[in-house]
Amino acid sequence: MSLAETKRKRVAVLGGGAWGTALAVSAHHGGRDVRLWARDPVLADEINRHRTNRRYLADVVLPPELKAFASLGDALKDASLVLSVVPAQATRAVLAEASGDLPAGVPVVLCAKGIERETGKLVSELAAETLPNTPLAALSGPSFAADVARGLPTAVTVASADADLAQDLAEALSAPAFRCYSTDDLAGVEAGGALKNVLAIAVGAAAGADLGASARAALVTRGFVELRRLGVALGGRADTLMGLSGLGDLILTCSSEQSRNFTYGATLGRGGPTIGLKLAEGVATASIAAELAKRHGIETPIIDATVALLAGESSVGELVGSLMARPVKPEDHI
Ligand SMILES: NC(=O)C1=CN([C@@H]2O[C@H](COP(=O)(O)OP(=O)(O)OC[C@H]3O[C@@H](n4cnc5c(N)ncnc54)[C@H](O)[C@@H]3O)[C@@H](O)[C@H]2O)C=CC1
Ligand SMILES: O=C(CO)COP(=O)(O)O
Repeated sequence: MSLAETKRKRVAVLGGGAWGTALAVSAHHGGRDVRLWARDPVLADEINRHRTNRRYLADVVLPPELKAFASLGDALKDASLVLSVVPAQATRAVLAEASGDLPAGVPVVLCAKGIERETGKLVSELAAETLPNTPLAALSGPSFAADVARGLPTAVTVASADADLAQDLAEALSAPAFRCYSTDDLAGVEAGGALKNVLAIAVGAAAGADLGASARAALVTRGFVELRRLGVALGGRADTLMGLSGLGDLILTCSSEQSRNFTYGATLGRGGPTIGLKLAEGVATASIAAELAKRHGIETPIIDATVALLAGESSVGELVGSLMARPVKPEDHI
């Protein structure tokens, strides 16, 4: 058994949604003892008794060793590694609630993809305020929960400002079908994961409005320029944004109806109702991303158009008209 295997044996996963459940399954396959926190006791009971999570991850049979708890204290007992997997906008409150039960010095890996709407903070920034003495990391990259839970091959990045910790956590979280790379560019990894969701809504809207494959490719490419510029302004490195959590996740999320953000955009593009759709983190992140871009003096026409679409201020047709009418200029990627 390697050092990473013995050092990070007990993993607590906070969040019994699709991604929390999938990461719990993967960590189990990687040889960890996993305790999953689901705030809803009915869900915890369903996982324990029926080995299913029908609400969030239907059609996946969960391993019998995976134990779910409705109490945070029970889930965090003896944890040597914690994954925070609730939505970005709920992370501050959940970490505050967990703080009393978090064993000292145990790292928390932040797995949500978003920017806090009220403050403009990345998830690691809000977590540092809530848990000032806890080592923090983020996990992000192209990875659909259903794929990971089914054991399909997936690669992600684990980031921490402390490169040794990032490597240690990447080793601990890697599993036969789940390959984790490591980096010390925490802001870059988080910005890539948060911003691709907004762009996936835009590309989904183009698909829903039947604008054609060429329009989708143009939106992905020019959207990536916005992602990279804003990601760098938020403290990330341009090369990180070319990687799994950035370009890689943008490609995945903009090309598959498995993506909830893409589906949300496609529904808007068709003029359908979005009520009742699954969590689409880009909805909460879009306006604060546009606001941050403005503060940093960065032009983000596609993100701005997404904000206008989400607010119901303009139709897809009107927004495409404005994007196409922008002044002709050199193609500048940097
Ligand atoms: N589903 C996926 O394929 C992936 C999701 N992610 C990210 O993981 C995060 C979580 O997403 P999912 O698990 O897919 O969402 P989900 O909607 O399937 O589940 C969210 C979970 O968080 C819980 N929750 C919501 N608000 C809460 C609160 N205030 N307090 C406590 N628990 C709360 C819900 O009860 C549910 O168990 C998101 O930021 C998402 O972008 C990242 C990679 C892949
Ligand atoms: O982040 C994801 C894949 O990497 C999941 O995307 P959605 O949240 O759009 O489903």
